[in-house]
Amino acid sequence: MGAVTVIDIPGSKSVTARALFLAAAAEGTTRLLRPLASDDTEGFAEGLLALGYEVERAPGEWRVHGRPAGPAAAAADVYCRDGATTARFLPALAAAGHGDFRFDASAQMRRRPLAPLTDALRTLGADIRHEEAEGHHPLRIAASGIKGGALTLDAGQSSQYLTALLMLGPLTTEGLSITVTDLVSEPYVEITLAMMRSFGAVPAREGDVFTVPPTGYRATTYAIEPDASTSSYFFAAAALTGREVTVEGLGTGALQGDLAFVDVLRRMGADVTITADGTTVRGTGRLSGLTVNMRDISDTMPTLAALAPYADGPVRIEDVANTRVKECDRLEACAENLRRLGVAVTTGPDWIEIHPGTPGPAEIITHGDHRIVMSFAVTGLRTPGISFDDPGCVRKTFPDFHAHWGKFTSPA
Ligand SMILES: O=C(O)C1=C[C@@H](OP(=O)(O)O)[C@@H](O)[C@H](O)C1
Ligand SMILES: C=C(OP(=O)(O)O)C(=O)O
Repeated sequence: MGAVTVIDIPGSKSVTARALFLAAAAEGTTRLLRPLASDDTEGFAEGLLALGYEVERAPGEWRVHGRPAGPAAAAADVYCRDGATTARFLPALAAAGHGDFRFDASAQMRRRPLAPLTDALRTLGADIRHEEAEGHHPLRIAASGIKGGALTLDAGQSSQYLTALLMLGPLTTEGLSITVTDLVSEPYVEITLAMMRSFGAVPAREGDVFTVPPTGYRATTYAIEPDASTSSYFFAAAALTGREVTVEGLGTGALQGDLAFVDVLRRMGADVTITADGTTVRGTGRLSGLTVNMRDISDTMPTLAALAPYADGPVRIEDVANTRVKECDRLEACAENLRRLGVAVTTGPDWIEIHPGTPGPAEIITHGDHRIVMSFAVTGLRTPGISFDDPGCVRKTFPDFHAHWGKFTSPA
């Protein structure tokens, strides 16, 4: 194959979720252009509606009428579905307001941790009660505003705890100072800081200390860039098949750290060009094994794991312990499925090593994880007979994935 393809990737989940939070908290009406419409982000928007915010959703443009004083509802029951951005960011927004708010989530999301965030909110004076397991959904907040102050946070399991607290900072009466003792997925925090600035806040970072003055937020018009994690499947496909794939609108000015996945593909042998307008990956026929630390970009760990059997040497992915507390235990899910395909794999507490092999047909056990489906779709480009026990779980971030993938993979 030598075809050149320009892919229209839907908007970033992470940017859409943050934009919804910031717009809801801002003075004025915000226009969000090209938001992601998927289960996670629709769930976030519906969480805001449940809290009494006004959100209008038309294709390609969402409008949010901000309420600096917090939720309009005096009481609300918010269902966060599978989305950790919803389940971790919205309680922080609600805590800054006044009312009785209950949050719950799917069985998958109920299993995922939350304690460092709810403990931090309690340190700031929030009245939070976990209804079942401590540090997990469901939970209740009797909100009466947040004064602010200093706290210490361990974000070694999830950067989303820090993002939630940073976005809360401008809504407090005295501001926040957060000292971080550990941090994963650090580029996501950079997205948060950049977007807070776009909405008029002035967060600052000095080493491990983040300070956020109580400025509030201002509404704006915000264009959402294409999702870099979603793009990884198409970039990996290019590297594997020798095609050339361009994602427009995801270039040198992109906010998302996951775009660095193309650097991994470059190290493996692909040609990569990043310009101000977009990113292009071209497969060269070479796919080398490598050892790579994916702590900063671990949503793309399954993409690499699913591509890895076709490399000419072992692929070892390190420092990805927190992929065990995502939609499923992704380290084990990748290992399990690669073994089902007949590929040799070993794992440790925070690493996975995949050996070159010839995958055979198998049903992939998705564990309801969208990234397991989209990643092993890449493996399926060379291996016929790969199917999924729950192909529909892609709805979390890319409901039309299968239609797009079908068009992308069928010869023009
Ligand atoms: O803040 C965000 O939007 C996200 C942060 C990352 O989570 P962790 O910080 O839990 O690794 C990432 O995996 C997730 O898909 C989205
Ligand atoms: C981990 C993910 O999602 P979240 O943590 O936002 O639920 C993901 O999209 O891969």
